[in-house]
Amino acid sequence: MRTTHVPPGRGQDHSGQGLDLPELAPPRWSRHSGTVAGASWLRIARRMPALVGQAAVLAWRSGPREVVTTVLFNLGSGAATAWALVATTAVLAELFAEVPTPERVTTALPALALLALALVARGGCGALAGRAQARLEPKVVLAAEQRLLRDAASVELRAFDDSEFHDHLFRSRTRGCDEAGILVRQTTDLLTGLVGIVAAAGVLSTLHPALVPLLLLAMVPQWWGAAASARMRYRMVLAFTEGSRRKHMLEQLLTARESAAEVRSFTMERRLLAEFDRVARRELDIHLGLATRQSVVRLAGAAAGGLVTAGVFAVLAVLLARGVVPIAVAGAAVVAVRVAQGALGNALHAMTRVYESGLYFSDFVAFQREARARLPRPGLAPAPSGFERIELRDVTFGYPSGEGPSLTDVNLTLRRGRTVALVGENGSGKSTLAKLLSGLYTPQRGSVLWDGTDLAGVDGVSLRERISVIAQDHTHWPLTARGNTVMSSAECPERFARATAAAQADSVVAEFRNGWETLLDKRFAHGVEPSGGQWQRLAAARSFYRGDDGDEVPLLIADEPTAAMDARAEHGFFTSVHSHARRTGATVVLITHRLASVRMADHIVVLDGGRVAAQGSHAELMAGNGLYRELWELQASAYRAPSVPKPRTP
Ligand SMILES: Nc1ncnc2c1ncn2[C@@H]1O[C@H](COP(=O)(O)OP(=O)(O)OP(=O)(O)O)[C@@H](O)[C@H]1O
Repeated sequence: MRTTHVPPGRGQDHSGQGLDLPELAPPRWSRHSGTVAGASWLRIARRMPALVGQAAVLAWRSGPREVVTTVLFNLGSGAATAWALVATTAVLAELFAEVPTPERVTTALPALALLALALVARGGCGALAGRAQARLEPKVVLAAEQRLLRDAASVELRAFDDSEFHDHLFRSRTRGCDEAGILVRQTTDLLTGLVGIVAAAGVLSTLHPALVPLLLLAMVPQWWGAAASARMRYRMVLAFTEGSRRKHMLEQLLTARESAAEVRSFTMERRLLAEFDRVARRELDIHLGLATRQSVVRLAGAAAGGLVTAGVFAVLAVLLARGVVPIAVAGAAVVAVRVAQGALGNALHAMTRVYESGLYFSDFVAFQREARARLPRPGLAPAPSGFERIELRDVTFGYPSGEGPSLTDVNLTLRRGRTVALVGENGSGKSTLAKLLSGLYTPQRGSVLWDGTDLAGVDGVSLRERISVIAQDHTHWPLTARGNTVMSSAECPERFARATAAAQADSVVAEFRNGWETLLDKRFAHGVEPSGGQWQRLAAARSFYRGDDGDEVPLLIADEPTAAMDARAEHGFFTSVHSHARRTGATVVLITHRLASVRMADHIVVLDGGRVAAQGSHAELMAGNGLYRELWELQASAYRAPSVPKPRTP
């Protein structure tokens, strides 16, 4: 089979099935996966053992007892099938013997009893193998899910800025894990079928050797039909991954609590539904087209298979007519052919499903490979426990999906125990700088150093354990108020009381019926929903509380920590931040657009277009005639002047 490569372009579909959604560019990985989907039979056959091997490893790790039981009972079932066929031949031989009828029946009775016993044994083995198999599958799925979640949680944050990673993760999450279970089930079904075929073919070959190859030939067209239709379906899923993700996101927007209010405020219902309709219709069209093409292929395979089977029976009739085989053997051959056909049919079905599941499972394997490549470097030294000085030397950083660098040649020094404010206009790079200081990203050029130790060379987890962050878009954890404060730190009542008082979160929680044990998620019974400002106080408490080895951490980073707070709470927060820095000796990095609060900082850094435009104390920056002074005057005048001065044009 030919492998076609269509050059990627916006909205173009590599598989020829037409994604036809212009805003969704085909992902880069799809070209590789397209090659997989368009592989020749030879290549598929070569891939099979590896896939089955991987499934076997996964199965063995998930439930070794079930694997052994399945294999043993399947072999038992095959042996019972052979035994039943031999008994059938014996029964027919007795029944067609040239003696009076009552005598024939009597002499056939022992063989009949053996036949019944063999059938019972086969049924019993099949049932026990099925039980073991049914127990194995959920274990395999669980193991795959655990693996996936572990991988997703371990990769570097940078991976989540990459659409390629999201596509792999999505396909692995939506189909890969379940397909791991199906792959294992179908592999055992394949084994069952093959054992049945070997048993039937063995008996058949003793009846007449020509029957076996004829029988196998009968199955080839059928198998081709099923395998080709499986491959069609896989290619469709592959081509529509981006569309499925889009559909999933729209479903989320229409059904999630977080977006429910805004969907209504902006009367987005119609627009979202129309968008969903457009994507879903495209998917439906592809599905319908696929169903027709699959039916045609399957029908062609089944028709050809039927013709060849008829040929097998014709050959048997000729052998009987010429007296090559006696009537009893011909009768037994018909039974054996039917048994072998059944087993072969099951095996072929399982084989095509193994192939199809194998393709999906390869997504799971590819994701594992991708996640491994994105893991932080192993064996790094733990981060220093603290610092006297944090230095940024010639730091340049751009997001993987960004257009250009978000920070360029940044040089800064932050001293222990001081409060540093980052100011600048929207998009100037403040949050990005905070993320580099938080150890969430590492710069492409330059370095971030704690007392001369380059953070790129230290273990990220141990580093982040020493840093406390209030993110601009902090998470509303569906945990209790206590859980939202303590997070992953150890419980320490004294520090808890101090942190919650400093953040004024204690007064928020005092209003909840269950106090600190109140669940902060309205989607669950007795859950409550704090207001935006109340959430920010809890986030502040979380950052004050964060501790490493029982002490508060040496670096606290707060990105727009008071945007939703009222004036009193905001003032209280900034006062607490300064006393926290004084008491613990921690360095505090503050990002805020409220310049009145910035004034209290020991050091102010002004960012403009990803570069440090100026730095110094409030007085020093006001003495200059730069961006800081302009922004300050704009804000200050809003409080005192009857008219607002016009901002200078840049
Ligand atoms: N995850 C991301 N992927 C790609 N680009 C990003 C990402 N986050 C930020 N950027 C880009 O980096 C630049 C700096 O953004 P950043 O969030 O650091 O600005 P900021 O100064 O904090 O802005 P604001 O005051 O609006 O919060 C912007 O051009 C933004 O588009």
